[in-house]
Amino acid sequence: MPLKNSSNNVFYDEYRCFNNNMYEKHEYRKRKDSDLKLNESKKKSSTFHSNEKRKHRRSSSFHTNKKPEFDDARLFCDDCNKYYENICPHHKQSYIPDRKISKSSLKYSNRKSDLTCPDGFIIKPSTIHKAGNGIFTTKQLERNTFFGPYIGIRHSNFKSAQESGYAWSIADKNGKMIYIIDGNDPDNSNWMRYINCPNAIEQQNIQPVQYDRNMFYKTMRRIYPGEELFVYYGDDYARFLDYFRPRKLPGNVIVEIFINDLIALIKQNKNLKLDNLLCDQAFRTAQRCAKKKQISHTSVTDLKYQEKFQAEYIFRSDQLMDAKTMYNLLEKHIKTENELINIRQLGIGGASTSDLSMNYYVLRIYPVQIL
Ligand SMILES: C[S@@+](CC[C@H](N)C(=O)[O-])C[C@H]1O[C@@H](n2cnc3c(N)ncnc32)[C@H](O)[C@@H]1O
Repeated sequence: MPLKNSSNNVFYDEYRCFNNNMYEKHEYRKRKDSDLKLNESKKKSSTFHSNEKRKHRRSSSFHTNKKPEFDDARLFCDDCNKYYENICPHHKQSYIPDRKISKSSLKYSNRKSDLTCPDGFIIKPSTIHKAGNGIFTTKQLERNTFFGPYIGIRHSNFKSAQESGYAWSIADKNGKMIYIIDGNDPDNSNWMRYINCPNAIEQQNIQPVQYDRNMFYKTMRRIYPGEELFVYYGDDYARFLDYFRPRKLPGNVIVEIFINDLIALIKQNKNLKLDNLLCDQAFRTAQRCAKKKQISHTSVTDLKYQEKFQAEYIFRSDQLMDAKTMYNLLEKHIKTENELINIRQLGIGGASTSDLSMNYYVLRIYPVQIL
């Protein structure tokens, strides 16, 4: 089982928001004592890992985080588009800590992970066929509700983490893995180990947030009672789940786009700026990345299921490139079956990019009709 790789850097924005409509405006509200204080709660909630000494106070983010300014010692507010030392003082955010394990609760279950499940959540069989258990809400959660940290054994055995299916990778600001948090053992993990990966983009409702070298989850939208929680595990797992299989598009055209090829190609091209190019957040829409002034790719998982529009990549160039140049640059990297795919439109991005001074390019790939 692939290692969960939060291909997202939560701090970067909001990453995985494939759907901007999800975002609701929250009124300004002063932070109450009950609001999120991750730094404090995290220390308490990880106590049953006595062997896990927190060596690093300063954090970084998870995985392939190329953003130099990325620093997981702070929290990113996607409404303000900036970092704060703790939760955002301007937008409503809240935090649900793990349930404390009491001696009396041990008679109901000997699985420590299960006992940490807070009020408002239950563990029961997932809606995903053969996925085992999942976590469901029993009460409404507002957007920007945090929980965590994800508890597990810390190690750096990549292979065993890959096989685990319950492991998150924690990385420094350069994307280098620091350690793995592996929740495979139900006695050395918490309830968050039961949260499954969505089978479709639309199902994702929480996102991982690396903060102070721990992994937290944050709701991406309001979640209603009875919904199952889903967090995107990362591209590797998506590949495992077959997200990246060639997709049937309208007109029976099959297209397979390899984002790594595209990235490699862009890297080779001197005209293209590479700083902050990659976000590795497969669920983040290009539009949203542009809004946050974060250059990003969108991957095959971002396919928009509209009749014509099939995939979108966004990147930045120092020089204005004409469509033909861009076409030539990218052409080889659109793998097709029977050469049925063509790039029909290439242009400078739409509304979300027009307010930016940099040159953002949006590549849109459309299927062509079968002849
Ligand atoms: C972090 S655990 C999630 C909890 C797990 N369902 C359980 O009952 O312990 C990850 C494992 O759940 C299963 N899983 C998660 N998402 C899945 C999905 N979309 N499809 C199939 N299995 C999934 C896989 O077995 C995976 O290794």
